Order: sequence, then structure tokens, then C-alpha cells
Amino acid sequence: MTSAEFSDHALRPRSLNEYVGQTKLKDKLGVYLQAARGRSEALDHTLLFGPPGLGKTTLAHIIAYELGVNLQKTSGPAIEKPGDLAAILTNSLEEGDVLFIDEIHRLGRVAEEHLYPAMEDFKLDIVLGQGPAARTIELPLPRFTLVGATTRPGLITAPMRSRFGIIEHLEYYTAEEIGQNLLRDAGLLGFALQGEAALEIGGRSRGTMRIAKRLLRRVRDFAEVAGEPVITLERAHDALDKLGLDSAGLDDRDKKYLETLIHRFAGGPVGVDTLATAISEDALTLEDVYEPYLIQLGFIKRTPRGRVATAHAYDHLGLPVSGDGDLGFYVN
Ligand SMILES: Nc1ncnc2c1ncn2[C@@H]1O[C@H](COP(=O)(O)OP(=O)(O)OP(=O)(O)O)[C@@H](O)[C@H]1O
Ligand SMILES: [Mg+2]
Repeated sequence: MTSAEFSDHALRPRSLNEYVGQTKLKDKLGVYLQAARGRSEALDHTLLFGPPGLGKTTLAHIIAYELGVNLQKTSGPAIEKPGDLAAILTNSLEEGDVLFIDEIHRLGRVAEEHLYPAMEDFKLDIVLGQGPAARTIELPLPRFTLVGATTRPGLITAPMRSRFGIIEHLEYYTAEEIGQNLLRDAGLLGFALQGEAALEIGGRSRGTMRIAKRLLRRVRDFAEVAGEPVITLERAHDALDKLGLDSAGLDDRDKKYLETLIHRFAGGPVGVDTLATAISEDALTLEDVYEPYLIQLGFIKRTPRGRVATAHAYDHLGLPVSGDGDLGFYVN
């Protein structure tokens, strides 16, 4: 088996049916897609947000697939000038197509303002010439669907947000959902994975499909090198331990975060910048990558005064808790 065969592309679900979990979102989206198809209209502009690796890009592709249209892909940082936007909108888009803008929160401000009339009225204002002789012409565009993805919905401006008809949040997957998808992957790739092993990997993947897929590859390495034809629960367990993942799927970096918060800052509250410096990370990574899952587990809270470790975090690390529980401080 070559690594290309284990490529993301081959395993990526193509239709809504193959897309595991996100049940509420899928139910709603299924209706919107059916309605749009029934009216032969473009789907309303759709904003997808949620932590990295949960399936936003995949869902954008599925939307285009379900609508039977093409997907044009770009990203916020790639669109700096209005000209970049004009090039994309006028060159390649056809009626009903999906324009996928990843990291849409990183769109340049001027480009963003040009996007408003494109989204609302399907037209683009283009300025010709300079100075007093400059004039604006209006270019009609095909009716398209903008699908925007972001890990940071808070950075989407209000006028931008208000132009999306569908705004949906992706949630962390349960161990069962991830396990189910890993079994599907193993089936497609033709190797044997025990259900319990899939579940074990699912439970230690931070609720994130991308991480689960990576862990499956590593666990499989261990099984293969040990000469085992089937990936068993024991092998999965052992390999995940070797990878430094604990029972909640926290890795060394997560543990460093929690331990620093608890030991150095007495469990908080401490500002995110201070905490970031203390563990040599940048604050954005903390907010985007570490914290959403720690919050999901109920291990930390974001308060107006900073980050706070909860009693659950102390429990998980096997530390004694004192105080009122939620704002418990470390006693020793
Ligand atoms: N619901 C799902 N069912 C099956 N596979 C999934 C699902 N969600 C994601 N995946 C798989 O997980 C991986 C990560 O998904 P994807 O790239 O869509 O995440 P993302 O939300 O766009 O992440 P990022 O924010 O980093 O861009 C892909 O390999 C994708 O095929
Ligand atoms: Mg993506």
C-alpha cells in the first residue's frame, strides 16, 4: 500500500450520506440543498465555522457535489486586492457554482467590501482609470454560492456575517462517530481494524476527524511492524500510549498548558498572552487549537479576567482540588 492510496482525497466523503456525524447540521443542510435544487437556484451563501480538522472543507466540497456544480477554491489570504477577487469571480465562476473561501476571516478589508455587492446583488463594481477620470462600471456575475469557512467566527465582521443566509457551526465528533468513520476508512483501504480499536482511537482523537486519521495511520504502523494482521484494541491502546496520548486524548502540549495554568498561575485567572508566553506558544494557537477542546472537556473556562482551570482539570491530572470547585486552586 502506497501512501498515495492512504491519501486524503481517496477517503474524503463525497456526499452528505457518507459524511459522518454533525447530524443536526446535515439534516438542515439536506433540506436547504433539496429546496435549492427544486427551485433550480443557487444555495444561499453559507458560513461554516468550527475548530480545525472537523470537516469544513470537506463539507464545502459536498455542497458542490450535492448541487451538481463546480467548486472554485480560494482563501482569505489569497485575496488581497479587489483585482484578485475580480479575477476569481469573472474568470471561472459559472451559474450556480460554489465559491469556497477558506479562512474567510483573513480577507483583506477592501476586497471584503467588494465582495458585499457580489454576494448580495451578484454584481461587481470595477473602477477603471484613476483620479478624476476614474469611472465605475458594474459587471454582472453569475448567481453563485459563497461557502466561507473559518476557525475564528469572532473575526468575521458584522456586515460580512449578515450576508450569509446559512450560518452553521461544526461540533466535535463523539468517539463512536469517529470510530465509525475509521472503520469505513480501514474497509476502503483493505485492512482489518477491530471495532473496539476504532472506538479507542476515536476516544483519543480530541473529537477531530483529521487527528483520528493520523492516529489510525500511526497505530497501523505499530501493528504492521509487530506483524499483526488485525489492529486490535490492545495494539491501539499500546500505540496510543506510546504516542503520548492520555485517556482523554490530551497530548504533551495540552498537559503543559494545564500544568502551567495550575502550577504557575494557581489555576488562573491568567491572561491568554501571559499563558502563551509561559508555554512558548502564540496566543492564537492557544485560542484556536488547544483551548476549544479543553473547553469542550470542561477542563478550562474563558472568563473576562482570563483562563481558569476547573475542578475537572485537577481531577484529570490527579491533583487535589480546593475551593468552590469550578474556580478551584491548587493546594500543596
Ligand atoms: N464528517 C466527516 N466524515 C468523514 N470524514 C470526515 C468528516 N469530517 C472530516 N473528515 C475528514 O477529516 C479530514 C479533515 O477534514 P477537513 O479538511 O474538511 O477539515 P477542516 O474543518 O476544513 O479543517 P481546517 O480548519 O484545518 O481547514 C479530511 O480528511 C476529511 O476527509
Ligand atoms: Mg479546511
